[in-house]
Amino acid sequence: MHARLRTHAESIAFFGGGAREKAMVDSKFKELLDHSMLLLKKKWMFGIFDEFITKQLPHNVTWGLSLLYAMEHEGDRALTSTQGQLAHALRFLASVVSQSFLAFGDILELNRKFLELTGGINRIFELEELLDAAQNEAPLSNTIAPVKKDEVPAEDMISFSEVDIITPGQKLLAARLSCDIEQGKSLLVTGPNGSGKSSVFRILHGLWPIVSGRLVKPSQACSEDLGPRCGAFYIPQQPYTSLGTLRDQIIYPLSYEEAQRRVLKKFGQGKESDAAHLLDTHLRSILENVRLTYLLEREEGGWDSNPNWEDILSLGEQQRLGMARLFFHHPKFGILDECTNATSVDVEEHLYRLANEMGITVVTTSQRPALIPFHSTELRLIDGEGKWELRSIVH
Ligand SMILES: Nc1ncnc2c1ncn2[C@@H]1O[C@H](COP(=O)(O)OP(=O)(O)OP(=O)(O)O)[C@@H](O)[C@H]1O
Repeated sequence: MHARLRTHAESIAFFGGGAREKAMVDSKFKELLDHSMLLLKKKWMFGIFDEFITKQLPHNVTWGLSLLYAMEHEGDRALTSTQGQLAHALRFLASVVSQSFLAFGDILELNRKFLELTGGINRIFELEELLDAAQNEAPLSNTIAPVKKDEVPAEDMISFSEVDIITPGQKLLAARLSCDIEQGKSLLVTGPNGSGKSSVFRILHGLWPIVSGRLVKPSQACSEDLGPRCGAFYIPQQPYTSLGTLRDQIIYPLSYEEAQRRVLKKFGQGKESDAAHLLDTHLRSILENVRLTYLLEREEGGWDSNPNWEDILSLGEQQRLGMARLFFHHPKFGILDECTNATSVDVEEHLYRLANEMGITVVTTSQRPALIPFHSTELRLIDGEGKWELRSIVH
């Protein structure tokens, strides 16, 4: 799970899935803790049993045998005393030898246990340090991030005003970028590979800091408390399927309960007991829209099927699932980073037409000319060294 999070860190950040991933990690951690407790209890029981078998039983058996031997030869006192002495000597020797071996084994075991303990303590210290650092740096928020002075919240527009797009390695990709995206006027971002198209989105999402200029953008939090539509929803270049059911894939980063509340709000006055049914009906219509309904029949368990989606879905299917997420969250702005480039052209056009019909203004990076008609303006990053140009798309 840890390796998975590291691999998909940027995609998760784009989806705003931090809180959801934290909840999943917490629940897995609790499972692990419960399992460890069970293991400890079993080990403890086994320890008692082992102690009895290896330490107490040999003594008792030796004692028992010696006693039986002594009782059998009760009549012959002279012989019994001789043999009793012999038995006593043997038992003593056996006891000394077995005790010596056990003690030696204990010393070796002690060293191994000590090494294990040291390693464990070190890791706990490292974990504590990292947790402290993470908590001090930035709260993993399912709350709304505080507004920075160069980032201004707005409901219905995105606006870059003289923003430098600079990588963490201090490479200037676009100098003093100025560009307004109003609702209903979609933007296509184009340019050669490495020119900085995704980086514009990283700055827009706040993954990279704004060094200069001013950025106006809508809220990107996807909490169900903020109403049925969020301001902006990002779909990264790298598709990301979370751990969980088919339903979880579409409602990500919301949890099942949050999604139910969202759907109740969206469709008005439903009873709480209807929420699950309402949600599944809504999700089915979305799945139909992205042409993935066959997954419900194909995967055993339907909505509750829980395979490793990354392994069983093709890239195009994962991308269509990403678009299903967009349609479920129904944002005002959909920020789409080449997230349909593995789907066929007709499906891609269908998805963009749907987004248009739903009133989602898209900001897209794409190399496909077929998508040009779905946009009003083109931002071209010319050389990845600072130059850019803006042009209107004439339909
Ligand atoms: N975390 C990072 N640190 C430093 N440089 C980075 C980082 N991420 C990307 N870059 C660099 O920034 C430049 C722009 O990258 P970006 O991903 O925005 O390109 P792009 O135009 O989206 O490319 P493509 O068309 O291949 O998707 C590239 O030269 C890339 O190597």
